[in-house]
Amino acid sequence: MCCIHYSAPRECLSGLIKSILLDGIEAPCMPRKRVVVDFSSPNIAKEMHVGHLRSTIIGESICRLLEFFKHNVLRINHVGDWGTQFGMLIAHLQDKFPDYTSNTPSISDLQAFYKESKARFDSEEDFKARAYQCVVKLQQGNKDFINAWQAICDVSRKEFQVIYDRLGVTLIERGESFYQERMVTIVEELTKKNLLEEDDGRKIMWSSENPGEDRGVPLTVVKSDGGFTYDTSDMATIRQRIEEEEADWLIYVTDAGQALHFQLIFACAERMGILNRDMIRVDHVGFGVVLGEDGKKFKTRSGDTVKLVMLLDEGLQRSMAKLVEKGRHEQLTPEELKTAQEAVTYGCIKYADLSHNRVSDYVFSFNQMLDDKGNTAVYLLYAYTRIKSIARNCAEHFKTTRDLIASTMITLDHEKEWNLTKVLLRFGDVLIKLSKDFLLNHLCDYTYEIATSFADFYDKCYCIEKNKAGEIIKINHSRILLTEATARVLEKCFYILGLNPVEKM
Ligand SMILES: NC(=[NH2+])NCCC[C@H](N)C(=O)O
Repeated sequence: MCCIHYSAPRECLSGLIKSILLDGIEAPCMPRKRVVVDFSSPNIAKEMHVGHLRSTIIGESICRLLEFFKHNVLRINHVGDWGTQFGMLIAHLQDKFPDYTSNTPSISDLQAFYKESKARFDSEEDFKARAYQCVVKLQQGNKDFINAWQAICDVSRKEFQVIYDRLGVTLIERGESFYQERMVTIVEELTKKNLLEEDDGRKIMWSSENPGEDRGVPLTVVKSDGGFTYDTSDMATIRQRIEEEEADWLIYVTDAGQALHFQLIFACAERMGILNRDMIRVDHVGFGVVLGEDGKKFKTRSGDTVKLVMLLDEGLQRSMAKLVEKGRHEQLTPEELKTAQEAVTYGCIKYADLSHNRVSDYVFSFNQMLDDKGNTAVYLLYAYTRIKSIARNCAEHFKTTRDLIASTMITLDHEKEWNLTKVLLRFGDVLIKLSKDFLLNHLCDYTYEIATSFADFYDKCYCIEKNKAGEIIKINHSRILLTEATARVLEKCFYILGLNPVEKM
């Protein structure tokens, strides 16, 4: 279904529906690009919070979309694994787990460990001094300190991986530490090009040349203690991704609060001559804050940040309760029930996020996302199972083999058949728009429109006629094929949105 158009005459459209079934669905043709997508990117030893969850969900969908367009995508997890906080973490590790080189430290709660070391850093002078020495030794690449740092990163890494596995997200970890050498080079070159200015011991860079005009805020490239910053590492990511990864498209998925940071980074990278926006596309894909049902920043009752694992567990419990309420546990096998539970939980969390305009803040509400009416993942998952059950019902009478597809004339005489077809064939246009603005809520709306148009169609158009005994007496082959094509388009939408379709629920 490459490059189709839905304004074609009806006969043509029925041919296009057939081609969905015979050739599968492909994205519209587009020049192939090498894209680096930087998403998720939590910070080691700090909590991975709902903001990172948003970045993870949105980033994964963007990658799936771009891969569907056959772009060559590199998925990067730019974890915060470098910086002065590691000094105090290492110093604390040395005290609490002196045998860390031979035994993996059993830090069950890294956030608590972080808090402890921070408290010591703020109150014990000796400790503070030692923490500073640890940073220096770490940055010099001292083996012992690198080992300690690795041990700490490993604890976080395992925690992050649990979340990624549960959500079906894949990415490659390449944290800030990876850029250490490259940051040194960036600073050397900026110095050579005379682009750095001294400011109170810091080295800063402005994004525009003209000192006369209002230049906004500058980047801090080197701190007064000689250390690098978040700005320095992002200048290095731009260059590394363009020069070493040969990317021609860079995407950064973070909260909207970092929009200015990326504007400055892109402008400074152009000024430095490592980025040419006529050749390379750069996007900062920003998103709003996650709010609780009380409209305030999403927190637990006690005011702590919500642990993601606990959030996912709560989702599992609640969706199981819903399934049981509907009596599904009596109809499904234990495996089917578990598959449904996971599809509902993770599907709902992702869909609730994606179906809101990403730029706005959004209210996290299990009640709303687990509702089976309206534009929710549950509604869509049920719609899909219904469609699949139609095919299952007549499986003995009618097999959708290639021969049958080829020999069946798909008639689109009924208004509802026609309407559904037009919706299905809009898929390519929806994707093209998405590749420009990454507003995945439009894909959600579109998916919902497929489900509702299908419900309208199914309501008015018999696919199967049964006699009083419940035996099938007549099958409308054309409509079954249209049903099957609907399932295929829905599956693609689900895939991009990260929903796992289930046959029974
Ligand atoms: N290249 C980047 N700056 N990627 C995003 C990093 C996000 C950062 N670690 C945070 O928690 O906000």
